[in-house]
Amino acid sequence: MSYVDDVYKKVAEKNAAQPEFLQAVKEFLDTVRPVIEKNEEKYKKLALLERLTIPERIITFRVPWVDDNGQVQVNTGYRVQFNSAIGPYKGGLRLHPSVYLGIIKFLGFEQIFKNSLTGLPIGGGKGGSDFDPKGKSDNEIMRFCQSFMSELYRHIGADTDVPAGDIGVGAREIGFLYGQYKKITGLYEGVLTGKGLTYGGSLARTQATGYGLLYFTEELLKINNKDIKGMTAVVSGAGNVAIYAIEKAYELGVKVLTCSDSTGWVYDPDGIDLEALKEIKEVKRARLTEYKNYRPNSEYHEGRGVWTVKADLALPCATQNELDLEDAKTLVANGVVAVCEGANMPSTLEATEYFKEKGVYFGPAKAANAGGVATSALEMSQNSERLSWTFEEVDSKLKGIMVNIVHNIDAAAKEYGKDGDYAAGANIAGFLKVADAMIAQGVV
Ligand SMILES: NC(=O)C1=CN([C@@H]2O[C@H](COP(=O)(O)OP(=O)(O)OC[C@H]3O[C@@H](n4cnc5c(N)ncnc54)[C@H](O)[C@@H]3O)[C@@H](O)[C@H]2O)C=CC1
Ligand SMILES: O=C(O)CCC(=O)C(=O)O
Repeated sequence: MSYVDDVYKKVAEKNAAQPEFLQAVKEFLDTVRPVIEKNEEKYKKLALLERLTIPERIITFRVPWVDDNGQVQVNTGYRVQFNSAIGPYKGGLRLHPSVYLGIIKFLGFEQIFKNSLTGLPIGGGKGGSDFDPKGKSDNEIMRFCQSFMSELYRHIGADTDVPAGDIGVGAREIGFLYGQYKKITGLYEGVLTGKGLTYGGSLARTQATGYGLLYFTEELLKINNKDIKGMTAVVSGAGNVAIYAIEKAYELGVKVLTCSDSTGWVYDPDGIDLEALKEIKEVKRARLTEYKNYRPNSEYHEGRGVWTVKADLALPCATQNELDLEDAKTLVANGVVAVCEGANMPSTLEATEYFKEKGVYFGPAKAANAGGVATSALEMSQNSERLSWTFEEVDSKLKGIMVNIVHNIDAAAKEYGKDGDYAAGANIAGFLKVADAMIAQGVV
């Protein structure tokens, strides 16, 4: 059995109850196979893949908090510090009832290579809790965040581990978490990113993941001699990533036809009304059922279905495994040109394979959505030098990073005989830098 297969077998045995983690590891190992095979003896002797697939540290903790009725509630908190070979652990916190260790491990594993692709000095980590923010009051959110940070604070720091937002964690939650960290430690430091602009946040971080996704998509099309201007897009999700992907799509001349949340989806033949969407989701924190009140011509459907709408571009921006083989077949039958992932691992392995087979340009999450964490690293730089850069400065750095990622993953794919396989290119380019750093640092 080859080294890669042997490692996967062991990982699968040890993590049988964590399907999302196994999916991420399988996708990674299958695509870096040519690199490993070139140096198999060396990597095997160093147990490099074994080390890479086991987190450096997993922290699990109790999060008790009191709800508005005086009832004590208890959740589980996690921080997976996966790999610090190229910098302090960096990655978001997810608050969603589906969170368990396997979700945080898959996200942390992906984050290692994503962060490497940004070209910035950040290692991979991720955290979160099975707390459900839906329907909670601001005070309940605050009490939860304070309790969560009362344990997490001892494991993080501006130069060790710097969490940020993810699903269910935005500016409000980062504010509460930061306040508690400061109260306990007395430190005013860049320990979190995605902070408010009045206390150390970076301009353009809110927009960064969505904008970055579109910069990436534009460049991916460009290197394949296609112009994004005038294209149509289907987008899933209606959160931070989806909203700012839609905003940048319009700026680049793309018409966006759909968006979705966890209960339903909207089709607007005239193009999604961004101001209405922002008001519903960012201000009212309401359901997409409200969208029809703003746009009587639109359709609202329960359940899932954005991938049934014909468009040139598909941009999944909601959650993992939201686009399966059937969806991929429908998109291809409808003539989709490119699929670029704003969410983490939104396409199943079968869907990804199908896109590759059919020659659809596929931008994998760890490359396409790296703009968020890249801008978080820019926030860390600004915090270190106690300065704030202008929106234009941050945005132009973000664009440069996304354009570079496209060229680097394209080159890596070509070098290993996988021309046009950007998923392979992303894993290979991300892996090489981390592997070199791990080897240089000895057996740790
Ligand atoms: N916020 C960031 O900077 C980054 C986020 N991501 C990824 O992007 C995705 C979205 O994250 P955010 O926009 O930050 O979160 P968010 O909490 O702002 O929004 C998530 C959106 O997805 C929808 N959603 C969640 N589960 C769903 C489901 N099962 N079906 C349909 N819609 C569903 C929610 O209703 C919500 O509108 C996640 O996969 C996250 O890991 C990736 C890179 C950076
Ligand atoms: O900005 C960050 O540090 C985290 C972003 C994130 O969680 C992600 O890239 O999935």
